[in-house]
Order: sequence, then C-alpha cells, then structure tokens
Amino acid sequence: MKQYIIEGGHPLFGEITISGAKNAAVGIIPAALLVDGTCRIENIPQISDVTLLLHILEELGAKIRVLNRHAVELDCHAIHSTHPSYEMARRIRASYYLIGALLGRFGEATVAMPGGCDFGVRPIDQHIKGFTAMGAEVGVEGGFIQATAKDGRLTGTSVYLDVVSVGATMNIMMAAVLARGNTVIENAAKEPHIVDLANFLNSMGADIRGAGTETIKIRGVERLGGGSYCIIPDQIEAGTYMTAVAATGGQVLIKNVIPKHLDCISAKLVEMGVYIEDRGDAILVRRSDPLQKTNVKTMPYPGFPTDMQPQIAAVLTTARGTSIVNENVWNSRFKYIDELKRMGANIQADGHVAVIEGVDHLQGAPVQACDLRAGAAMVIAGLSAQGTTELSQVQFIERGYEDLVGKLRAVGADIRVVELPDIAEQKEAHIG
Ligand SMILES: CC(=O)N[C@H]1[C@@H](OP(=O)(O)OP(=O)(O)OC[C@H]2O[C@@H](n3ccc(=O)[nH]c3=O)[C@H](O)[C@@H]2O)O[C@H](CO)[C@@H](O)[C@@H]1O
Ligand SMILES: C=C(OP(=O)(O)O)C(=O)O
Repeated sequence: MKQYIIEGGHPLFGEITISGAKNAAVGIIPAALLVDGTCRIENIPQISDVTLLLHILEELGAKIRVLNRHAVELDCHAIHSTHPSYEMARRIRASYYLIGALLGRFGEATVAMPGGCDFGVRPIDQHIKGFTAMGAEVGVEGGFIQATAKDGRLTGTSVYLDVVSVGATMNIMMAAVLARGNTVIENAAKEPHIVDLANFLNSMGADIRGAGTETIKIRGVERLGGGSYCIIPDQIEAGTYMTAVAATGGQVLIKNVIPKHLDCISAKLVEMGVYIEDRGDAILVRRSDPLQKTNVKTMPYPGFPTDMQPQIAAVLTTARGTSIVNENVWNSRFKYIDELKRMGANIQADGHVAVIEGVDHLQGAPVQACDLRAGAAMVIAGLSAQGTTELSQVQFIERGYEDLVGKLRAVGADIRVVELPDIAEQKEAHIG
C-alpha cells in the first residue's frame, strides 16, 4: 500500500510545468479508434487512466508506438474487436467513450458500465438517448452496454441534451463524425476538453463546427485518415497547484497553461486575496497576506469547475470568516469533508451546500483520499497543516495527476511516498 507523508507548513516557491489534460486525453485516446490510419498524439499525461485506456486499445487491435514519455503513435487500422475486457473498462469513467467511438466506426460496441469517482449516481441516459436517436439499439446485459447501429451505420440527427453533460457531448460527437448526414447537438457542454476533442477529430479529417458553444454541428464524413495532434494543458491540474500555493503561501510560476481556461479559478483566488498574474502561457501565483472568505458555486464551463471544488474547499478551511460552497453538478461530492474534519476543519455540509468556518490552522492527521480530486484536496490540506499528514488511498490521485509528488517537491514541499505492506500482509506476517 502506497502512502504520501506530508510535513506541512512550508510555503511553495519556484516553477511547476503542467501536463496534458486528463479529461481531454481520456477522450482523444478512444477517439483514435475512429481513425483508419495512424495518428500521433503529443502532450499525453502520464497517469493511470491513460495507461489503462492504451492497454484497452492495444487489446482491441491498435498498434501503439511510444515515441517518448508524452507522445504515442496509434494505428487503429486493424481493430479486430469491439468488445473491450469487462475488468479494464469498468475501472474508469472514460471507458464510456469506447461506445461512441466503436459504434461510430464499426456500428457495434459492447462495453462494461463505466466506473470512475463515486459522487453518487452517475447516469449515462443522455449518451444512450443520443445513440438511439442516431439509429442504434442500446441495451444493458450482464453489466455490459450493448449498442448496435440498425443497418451497420449511424444516421445523423438532432439531439437536445436534457442536462449539460461533458461525457454525452463528447460521446455523441464521436458517434456522429462517421455517421450518414448531419448531427446537431443542442445544449452541449462547453468545457475546454470538448473543444480539444473536436480539434483532434477535425485534424484527422472530421467536419465539426461550434465546439465550445451550446450548439455543435457535425457533418458526417466517410473516413478519418490520420494526422498529428497535441493535447491542451490540464485546467484542473493547474488549478490544483494554484490552490496549493494559496493554501501554503509563497510564489510559484505555473507554466504551460491557457490562462483563459483558468479565469473561473483565478477570479475566486483573487477574491481570497491571492495575487495572480497572466504571463501568456504561464500564470504567476503569489500569496503573502491572510486568506479571506469567499463563496463558490460549481457550474458547467465557464463556471467554477466541480473538479476544483474539493481543492478550493481545502483552502477555505483556513480563510478568515465563513465561506459557502455550493455543489451544483454532483449529488454527493462532499465525502472528503469528514477527512478534513480529522485535521481540525470546521465544516458543516447539508445536501449540496457546505458551510466552512475558517480556523487558524489545520493539524496533520492520518487521512484518506476518497477519490481523485478529494485526494488532491487532502494533499493541499496536508501542505498547509501543522505537523505530519499520512495520506492513504493515493491510487485515486494517480488516476489524474502526473508526478504530483515530484512536482510539489520541486517547489519546496515536504512530501514523500512510502510503500507499506497492506493490512492482510501485515496480519499474515504477524501470525506467521
Ligand atoms: C472523464 C471525464 O471527463 N469526467 C468529467 C466529466 O464527467 P461526466 O461526463 O460523467 O459528467 P457529466 O458532465 O456527464 O455530468 C454532469 C451532470 O449531468 C448528469 N448526467 C450526465 C450524463 C447523463 O447521461 N445524464 C445525467 O443526468 C450527471 O449526473 C451530472 O449531474 O464531467 C464532469 C463534470 O464536469 C467532471 O466532474 C468529470 O471529471
Ligand atoms: C471526476 C473526475 O474523473 P472521472 O470522471 O474520470 O471519475 C475528475 O477528473 O475529477
């Protein structure tokens, strides 16, 4: 079992370079299944969700050439299966994109119900609504979603999303690029990774317009032929380090970012008294004064991202005054609050609202990462706390952050990884 051991109380100084965006990469890699040729993808983050997706593609028949730590060449010409293994696909959320991509190219997909972080119910009815409207028959059997295009190829149509869904927007876009005729997605999500997926597909020969607005128009083409593409920097990874500096104090230049994508996060940090400077493709974050309270409401882009909610809540635990955090996207994204309370935070959560009374400081404690961003929040809490924090379940963090420990150590954080035998092994050793 792996743990992060954090000695808190060190301000952060120096530079951090942001990796490629997780939620773009986990869409673009499955989307490569639509390409009948070779595509080169650069700025791929080294995270466990990506590794798993690359294994899945290889198992389906893709030829993968690793060019360097962050670039691969994928040749999906000779895919021989539309049935990824249950065990692999069920482990991550983004495996749902295998449905849109395989259905779009081969007219058939059988994919395990997806996994991912546990925020309560995570339905995929809007994805299914889109596939069905395009002429697919979709059913669930034995834990698999089975989707078949009635006459072997989907037909473009108009799909109005009942909720603004990142996954449904990207999945329907993938299904539509090789469909007969035109597809229009109304009430589409506008996140930067949606634009990135559209740019990737267009660079391979697709015809998608309007990504980044609420209406996306896709003209089906006969074939995607291949090409080269570089993934955007990760908005959430950048935001996480911005909040880490806010929590600890110090000054860090966060490099390889698109500042526009960070506006929603920067605005909140400025309200809290943090200095933010846009340096083009980098952002300078400095915090020297005490933090002030603020209120946060999560919303689809360009609103404040739900994937930054736990991290900003961790910072607000030591801001002066009472802050209110309103989670509008997920039903159950406050599980980490009990862990923050172990460190002395004063938070009351009820339904979608958390009320945070700032305390003077947090104290280190043994705590757990409940999911990916909750884990990042606990790291931030540990960095700002007095004393030692032992953070377990860090495999969740490694789903989405490339070398979090190395990047933080480079700016002066006292954080290290330890490998412990798990409890079953410890008991066995004791009995033995
Ligand atoms: C791999 C990936 O990119 N994950 C992100 C993606 O998740 P994911 O794609 O699962 O999230 P969605 O944007 O689809 O979900 C947004 C809201 O719509 C609801 N909904 C969604 C789909 C559906 O068919 N029916 C439905 O009711 C959900 O319950 C939720 O309340 O966007 C979320 C919202 O920004 C982020 O937190 C996740 O990090
Ligand atoms: C919730 C997230 O990921 P996933 O949807 O893959 O569980 C996330 O990236 O914060």
